Amino acid sequence: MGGDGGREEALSLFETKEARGRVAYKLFSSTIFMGICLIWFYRLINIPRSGEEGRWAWIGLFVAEFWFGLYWIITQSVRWNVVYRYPFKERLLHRYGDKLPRVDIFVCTADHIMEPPTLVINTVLSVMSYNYPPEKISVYLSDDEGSELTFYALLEASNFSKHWIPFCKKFMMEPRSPAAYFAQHTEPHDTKYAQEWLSIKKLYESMKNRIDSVVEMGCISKEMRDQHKGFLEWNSKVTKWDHQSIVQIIIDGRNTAAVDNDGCRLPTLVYVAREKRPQWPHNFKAGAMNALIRVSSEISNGAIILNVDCDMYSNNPDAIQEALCFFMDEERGHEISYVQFPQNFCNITENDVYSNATVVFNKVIVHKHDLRLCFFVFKNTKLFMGTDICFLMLVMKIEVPGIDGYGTVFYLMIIFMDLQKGLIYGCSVEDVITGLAIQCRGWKSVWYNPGKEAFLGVAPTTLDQALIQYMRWSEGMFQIFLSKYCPFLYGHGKIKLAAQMGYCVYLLWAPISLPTLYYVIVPPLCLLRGIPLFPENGDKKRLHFFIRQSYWDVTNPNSSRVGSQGLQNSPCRVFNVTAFSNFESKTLVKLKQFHTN
Ligand SMILES: O=c1ccn([C@@H]2O[C@H](COP(=O)(O)OP(=O)(O)O[C@H]3O[C@H](CO)[C@@H](O)[C@H](O)[C@H]3O)[C@@H](O)[C@H]2O)c(=O)[nH]1
Ligand SMILES: [Mn+2]
Repeated sequence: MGGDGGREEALSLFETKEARGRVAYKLFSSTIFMGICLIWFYRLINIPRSGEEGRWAWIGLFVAEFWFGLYWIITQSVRWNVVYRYPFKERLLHRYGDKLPRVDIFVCTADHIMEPPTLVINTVLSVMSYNYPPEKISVYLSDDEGSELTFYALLEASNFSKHWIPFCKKFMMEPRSPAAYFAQHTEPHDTKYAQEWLSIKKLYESMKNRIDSVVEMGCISKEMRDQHKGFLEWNSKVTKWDHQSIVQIIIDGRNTAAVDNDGCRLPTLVYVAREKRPQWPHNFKAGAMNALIRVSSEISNGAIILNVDCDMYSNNPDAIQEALCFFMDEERGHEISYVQFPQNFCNITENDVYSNATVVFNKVIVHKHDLRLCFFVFKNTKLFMGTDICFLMLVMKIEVPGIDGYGTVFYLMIIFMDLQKGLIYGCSVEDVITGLAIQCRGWKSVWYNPGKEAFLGVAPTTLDQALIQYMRWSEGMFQIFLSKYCPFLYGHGKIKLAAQMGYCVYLLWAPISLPTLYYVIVPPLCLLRGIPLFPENGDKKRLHFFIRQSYWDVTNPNSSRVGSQGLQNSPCRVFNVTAFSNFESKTLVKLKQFHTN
């Protein structure tokens, strides 16, 4: 290799590729834009005069179409220059091998009924067994309920991890959530492997049964309590809303005696229930995350943070390495503050009736601007700390080798001054607002959607769950649009106009429901009363063509790039009233014929 050393150094740790067919897409969308203008024009010049029937329905339709068209224009900001990222983890390992930074992994849970402890520990086990030096990983479970049941489950998981981690690494098996693994794989044929496989499976199942029965009982027996001093924290006064802070280091990775069954070091594992008092706002996940940032800085102080929800297990054991390629790239790494992976789900049904798969958002929209902050890997814990600047500088220099130390510290100081509070409170989508705030401070971010999904979560499976989920998201995002964080105001002069518009694709999700409702209610009523709202075939055929084309796109803002997949899976599927509008114009013709006969 010798002579190649210099060249190897010059190679970037990640590559950015432009999507193919961009020119074709631009041409295509220009024709759609013309179509939209024609629709607007058609509506405006054909408004029935005052006194004529259908005047208000017609004006309402113009407003609805105007709004659809505007929204379509906003979505173009994220479709014109789509790019894809490709990290090179082999280069990372070759270059940084034993100098990789420490990573703190935050897992959040809040309710042992909605998020059963077995689900939580499966996520914890999956992130404990990353292909990454275990002594450099620290996993923090934030339990906002402060439940001893979850604490008990975590103790069980820590014992099981001593078998599970070496098993995963020995046989290079995936995924590393035991529940997901055993659900996907049957007993192997190889006898030696099969033996180990069966014994691990038995261990897992007996652990799961123990946890499930404790959860069912709702309390911890005296014998179990006596096994760990941590249970002393739970006295009769501890409730979900009112308790002191509880921090228990279950595995201390700093201790060289903390090893698995193969004698390899174990990752640090910490249980955290932040203090909660009824009179203090707890700020939901953002509050939990900020508490974790403080706690972790005292224990492991990793340079990188990875955050997952407790129902999102890691599906790719190399995800940390891949994310690090972005942070540690010599040329651009210093300006990247977070890497975000898409939210994918493991329980999507064939028809995905609640549109959980968000294929278009993941595959197209967010690729353009690296927008949303959801499962993120922050560069440097100290971004959010309120103390100890010197310590902060020191940590950076040691922890992120290869990146220009001086420049990095300089960046951190600025961020430190600005974002003292950490994740931003007061909004149910704290990730979006915090991501925007970080970008507006000059940082870049990366949206990375690897071929193999990096994290898999649990999507809502019933209508009420789905409605609550979408309502919370759309409400939270619209709230941002109406607040001082509106990207057009807050981001003005700080991020590009296209990026501001890109955020609004999300933030204007809720209000688009109004024209949609109008569109599904008023035209059928007009249809019944024989009021024409759409041009007929015949002399206006050309215009009709444009209108139909454009309607298709206007009413499906997410589908044009990914075709039918988009139609099926778009989170904005509610806009899909195309079939309806085409149906209506044809039916109207028939209905009119019927009337005239
Ligand atoms: O008081 C709380 C409430 C929630 N959580 C945790 O926060 C996570 C997300 O909450 P959830 O109710 O599951 O919200 P979702 O809408 O499913 O979460 C999505 O949307 C959120 C807001 O955009 C993001 O923070 C999440 O990462 C993303 O998965 C879960 O792990 C919860 O346990 C807490 O820690 N404390
Ligand atoms: Mn969730």
